[in-house]
Amino acid sequence: MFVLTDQRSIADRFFGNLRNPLIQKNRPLFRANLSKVGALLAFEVSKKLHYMDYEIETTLGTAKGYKLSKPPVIITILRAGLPMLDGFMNMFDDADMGFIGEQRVEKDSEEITIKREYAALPDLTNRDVIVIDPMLATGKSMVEAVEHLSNFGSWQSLHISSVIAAPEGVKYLNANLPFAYSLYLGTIDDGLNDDSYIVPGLGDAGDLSFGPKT
Ligand SMILES: O=P(O)(O)OC[C@H]1O[C@H](OP(=O)(O)OP(=O)(O)O)[C@H](O)[C@@H]1O
Ligand SMILES: O=c1cc[nH]c(=O)[nH]1
Repeated sequence: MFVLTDQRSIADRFFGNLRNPLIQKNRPLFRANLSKVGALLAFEVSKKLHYMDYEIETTLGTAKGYKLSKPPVIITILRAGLPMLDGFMNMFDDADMGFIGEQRVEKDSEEITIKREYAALPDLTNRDVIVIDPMLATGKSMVEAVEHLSNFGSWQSLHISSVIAAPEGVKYLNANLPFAYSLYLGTIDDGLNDDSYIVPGLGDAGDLSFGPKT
């Protein structure tokens, strides 16, 4: 498991901005910070993909270059995944994309359940698949999404990335995903509150990015 904030870096500034309720009021800035952390996580995922070498003829000679053997497929969990996708797309600019809408159904004093509302997915056979969602809280949205993806072909490798994770979510993936995967997290917080929100977290990433929904 890779955790971006295990090492001090400029990423800490983006987390400070993401969590600050005053800065959160600036919606474009909130989305921009999710995008920046997304780009840094994409860079980490890129280190685990396969590359082939090739020759580049410069005006002065021949340089050895490396390129991805094949572009990955990025699957975004809607809706909060979209600003994070912006950062991933900036890095993997020739990736194929898939989208899956997972809605947490939050009822008082009941466990969270997940309702899938939308999916537009490519064939995943032999592909390097990266699933992104900024918040890994209970982990149920991610597990539901990956289970659905498994109907779309046998992938070559599976990478899961979130900006903020709860330890409960990480454990839930471990216990419930019957596939090999690697995990790339921005940071791991203390845990979940009674409403299954990440603490200290940042609040509702979807609402902060796009406004409240009914
Ligand atoms: O790990 P979990 O407990 O499943 O929670 C994480 C999910 O919650 C949020 O989505 P939400 O259902 O609020 O929808 P939204 O993105 O449309 O706001 C977030 O974007 C994740 O998809
Ligand atoms: O803390 C949380 C949990 C789920 N979804 C969010 O946006 N935030």
